[in-house]
Amino acid sequence: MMRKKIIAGNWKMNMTPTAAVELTNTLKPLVANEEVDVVFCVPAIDIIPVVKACEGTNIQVGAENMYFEESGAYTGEISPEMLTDAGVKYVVLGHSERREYFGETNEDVNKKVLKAFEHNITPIMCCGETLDQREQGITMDFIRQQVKVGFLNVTVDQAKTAIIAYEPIWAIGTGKTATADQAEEVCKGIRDCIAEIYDRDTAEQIRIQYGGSVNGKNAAELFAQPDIDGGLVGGASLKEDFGEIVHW
Ligand SMILES: O=C(CO)COP(=O)(O)O
Repeated sequence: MMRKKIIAGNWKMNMTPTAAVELTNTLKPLVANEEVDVVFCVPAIDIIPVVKACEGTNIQVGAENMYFEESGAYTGEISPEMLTDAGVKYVVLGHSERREYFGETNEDVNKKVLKAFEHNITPIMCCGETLDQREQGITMDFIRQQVKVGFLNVTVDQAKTAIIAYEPIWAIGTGKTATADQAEEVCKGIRDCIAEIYDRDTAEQIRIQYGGSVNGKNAAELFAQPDIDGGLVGGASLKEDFGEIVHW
């Protein structure tokens, strides 16, 4: 099964709308590669100007979060329809920073995943263990729980189009990348988990990214692994380095 690679930048809480357009214009020529899916996941306030700046390019725009209700009295939240109306195609859900600082649970993530599918937004569902969990030998147990709860009631056809990002927490923003073997082992474990929930065909279609200190130098080795279908990139997505990653 040849899965198209998907390279997504996660800008996190960086870039004013003005800076976002400048960065997009700088990166546009550097990320032109029709052989992969290129996504910029940007802060909510940057979505509209970045979508406009990406017109006529291969870049698709994603959000970094989304609420699971349609509309109403949820001060400060962003609805799925707001995102689709603005031109969003992907949404990062359950990032470890949202789990850690904003108390998102696997159940919240599941509600968001279901709601994203309902609105034809492709979820990039994040999972990943802490250093403690890795040292205790419970990495795969923890991640299987995140994936199983995150995908509750997701249909088989929806699951085939989903993206899962494996991001070991100890590798995020630390410059400490998982080795290609470590990353492959968990991404394969996630694929096997999807095969258990659904079937082998679905597992072969779903795309699984690695995230955590990906840069222009280590991307090639990571993306050469059979179960790694691209990357979710933080720091390096804010620089010209992102162009190198897209052309690993
Ligand atoms: O959290 C990440 C992407 O979502 C990874 O961040 P870094 O690439 O900065 O380690």
